Amino acid sequence: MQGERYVNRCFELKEQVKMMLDEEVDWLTHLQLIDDLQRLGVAYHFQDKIQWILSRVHNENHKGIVSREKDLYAKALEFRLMREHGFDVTQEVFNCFKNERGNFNPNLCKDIKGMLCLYEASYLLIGNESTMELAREFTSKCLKNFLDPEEIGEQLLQLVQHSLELPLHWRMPRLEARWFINVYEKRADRNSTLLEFAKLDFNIVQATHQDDLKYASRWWRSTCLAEKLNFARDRLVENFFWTIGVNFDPQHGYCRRISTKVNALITTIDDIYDVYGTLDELKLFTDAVQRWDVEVMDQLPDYMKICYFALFNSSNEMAYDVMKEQGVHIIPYLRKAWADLCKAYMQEAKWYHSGYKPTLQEYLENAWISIAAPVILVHAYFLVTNPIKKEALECLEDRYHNIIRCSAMILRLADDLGTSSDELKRGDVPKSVQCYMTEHGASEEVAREYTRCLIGEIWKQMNKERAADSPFTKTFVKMAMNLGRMAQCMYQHGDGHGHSNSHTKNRIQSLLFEPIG
Ligand SMILES: CC1(C)[C@@H]2CC[C@@]1(C)[C@@H](OP(=O)([O-])OP(=O)([O-])[O-])C2
Ligand SMILES: [Mg+2]
Ligand SMILES: [Mg+2]
Ligand SMILES: [Mg+2]
Ligand SMILES: [Mg+2]
Ligand SMILES: [Mg+2]
Repeated sequence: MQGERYVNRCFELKEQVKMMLDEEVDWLTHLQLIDDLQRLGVAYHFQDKIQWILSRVHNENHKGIVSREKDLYAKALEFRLMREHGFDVTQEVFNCFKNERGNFNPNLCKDIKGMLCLYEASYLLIGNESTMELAREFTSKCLKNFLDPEEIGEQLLQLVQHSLELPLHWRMPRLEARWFINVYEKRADRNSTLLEFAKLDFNIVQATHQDDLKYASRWWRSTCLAEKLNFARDRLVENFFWTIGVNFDPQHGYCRRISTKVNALITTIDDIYDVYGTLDELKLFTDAVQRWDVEVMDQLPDYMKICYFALFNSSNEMAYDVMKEQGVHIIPYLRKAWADLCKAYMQEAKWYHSGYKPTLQEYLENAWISIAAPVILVHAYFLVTNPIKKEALECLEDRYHNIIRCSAMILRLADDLGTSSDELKRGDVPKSVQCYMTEHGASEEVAREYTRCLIGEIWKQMNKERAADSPFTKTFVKMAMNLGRMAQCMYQHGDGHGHSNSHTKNRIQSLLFEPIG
């Protein structure tokens, strides 16, 4: 009864929020409401209406956002929301805030709200946009000078510190929602209907996530892989947590359940190559995955047999579901993804055992595959897409689409920043940080700073890929970007997956097990 009462109340509140979106208000008020809905984690209920409002604002202001000439906050908010939703808007809209030397007017620094909004907008840049680069530099410097609550107030200071730690565009959406609900609750201009709706929806969605986790946990226990391969990481909850970062939408529970299986298998197989298998055994496993045939299991050592069988069965089961639903045969795509992954693992194992130190370029050309993002995203595509499009399948046939490569590179670089110190101590192939150090004779800190800058560069390419035409659905493209965000979340404070540090534990606790009061 309790659950039903909550669901009914949530439905009532959703209707009231829908009416708020239907009100005829000033376009800036509409954009602020859309931004609040997104940050509160409830925008997924109103996607079509949000798109319609933004397209109307965009058409009215298509002359380069001419209205509100000098309102930096309004222009930066519109710029960010338009880019987030795929509308064309140029960096030139900010020219009116620059002086004759082409720099942003220093007196803008006093407008902290506008500065913060421009800072967030600057992370939507798509490649060589000098004004957006300048904006990021200018606003970062300015905001760091105003970290005094006396001057800007506690609430704005909290928002500024949060953004300087990690910009909104790079944050894991579900975690951002949990944090922002608390911030919104303290806002003087908060809308009580919206606040109640956000809290109730968060708790209802959390309950669906718990069902997904129960399903995945039951599967993981039934495989007995944790016992039989006890050298491998046993991280079912963390493997599930990754799927919340990629897509928390309650309608995609099936995707989270199967993606958790995929993550658990990747984690186990990664440890077979990184921690346990001899080179000869790894060669056998690599060939067996390439052959994709239960008959080849006889050649494998026992510990590999059970893992290979689990991989084979769960992949075929997923492919069966897609065949049943859509009549599409996806085994060739799953098999290719797993075979590419194991080949990349094999390359790393050969480098490690021979003591060869690859250049950074050589390493990354292999490591964006070995981080398993293509496996994760190829599965995710089939788990959320119906109908599956022929053009998309062609993208998965020989080389992977750039949006997958960008997501994979961000995951790889963030993972190396978080895990390579322990991996090197335990014995593993040199990772991006170490490759840079060897190649350039650089210190670890310089190499880490370079790696962080590289993540920023890849985000520009990813923003560009997202804006370009693609054979994939918006949902899938968002998931590819979210995988990069989830990586930066998981490794923000070290190895959140391998060691499940207190940050990860607290985040999992707040997202999966603690309802909002
Ligand atoms: C889900 C993953 C991102 C994928 C499997 C477990 C991970 C957390 C990571 O594990 P790691 O050992 O750091 O990978 P690698 O560095 O050996 O490629 C690779
Ligand atoms: Mg274990
Ligand atoms: Mg590893
Ligand atoms: Mg590895
Ligand atoms: Mg390895
Ligand atoms: Mg690693």
